[in-house]
Amino acid sequence: MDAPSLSHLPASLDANRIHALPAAAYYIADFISEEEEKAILQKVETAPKARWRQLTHRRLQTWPSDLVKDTLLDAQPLPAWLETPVVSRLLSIPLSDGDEPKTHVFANSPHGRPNHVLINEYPPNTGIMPHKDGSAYYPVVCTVSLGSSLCLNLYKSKEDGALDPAPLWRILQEPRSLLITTGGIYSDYLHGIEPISTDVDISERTIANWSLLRSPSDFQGGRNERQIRTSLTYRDVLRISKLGNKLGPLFKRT
Ligand SMILES: O=C(O)CCC(=O)C(=O)O
Ligand SMILES: [Fe+2]
Repeated sequence: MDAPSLSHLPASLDANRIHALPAAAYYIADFISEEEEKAILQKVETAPKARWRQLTHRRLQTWPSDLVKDTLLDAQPLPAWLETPVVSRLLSIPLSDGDEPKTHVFANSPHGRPNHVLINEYPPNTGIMPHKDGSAYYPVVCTVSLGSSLCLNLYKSKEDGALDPAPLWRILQEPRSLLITTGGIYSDYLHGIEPISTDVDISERTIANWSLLRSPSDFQGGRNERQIRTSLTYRDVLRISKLGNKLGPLFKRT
């Protein structure tokens, strides 16, 4: 099942760097295949109902469990369908071509790999307020997009701390793509998704990752009509507590 999409993987992340952004962000349009996308969506949709947390407009799942005080309470592994193909493939891409020994994007994180996945579902007209991801995680965020395209915006706070409402950059995320943001983008900027049904004014001039898109011709009218977009956000939670295992079944989620 790995073979078809592997041929689209770049030789290194550096080859797919989004140069319009500060160090460093990467975009791989065809990170997973259509079959893999379908299989993951099927698992998301058939997860036990109790897995979903319903917010006002958006719903989400956390795997293997919620964080408590920025800590992962039990160090259960991710389920197989979130581990393969995404994590294995992610760790197989070297950061730079010439590096010996080869290092991947989580090589210096505490656990050497992502241990937590947040699944967000965005029907048209839903988004996520501009925010920073905070100190619970190692500053590498890997987002796999499923189902539909939308724009992620990056914002800067003004001198007085208020949010500058005009995004500094827009990243277009196509279904089956992988977006990796690290470093300064994680710590110095906010990210958010506008609660709209159509992304407009899409062009080479306004989209930071334009040259890395799979199908820029899909957006020739400058518009993207959204459908349901589901995202998988992979991160390494810095703190893991063994306590969760000792507390017994009450705190366990199935
Ligand atoms: O869905 C996305 O692409 C962004 C999600 C996000 O920012 C988050 O979960 O912290
Ligand atoms: Fe976030």
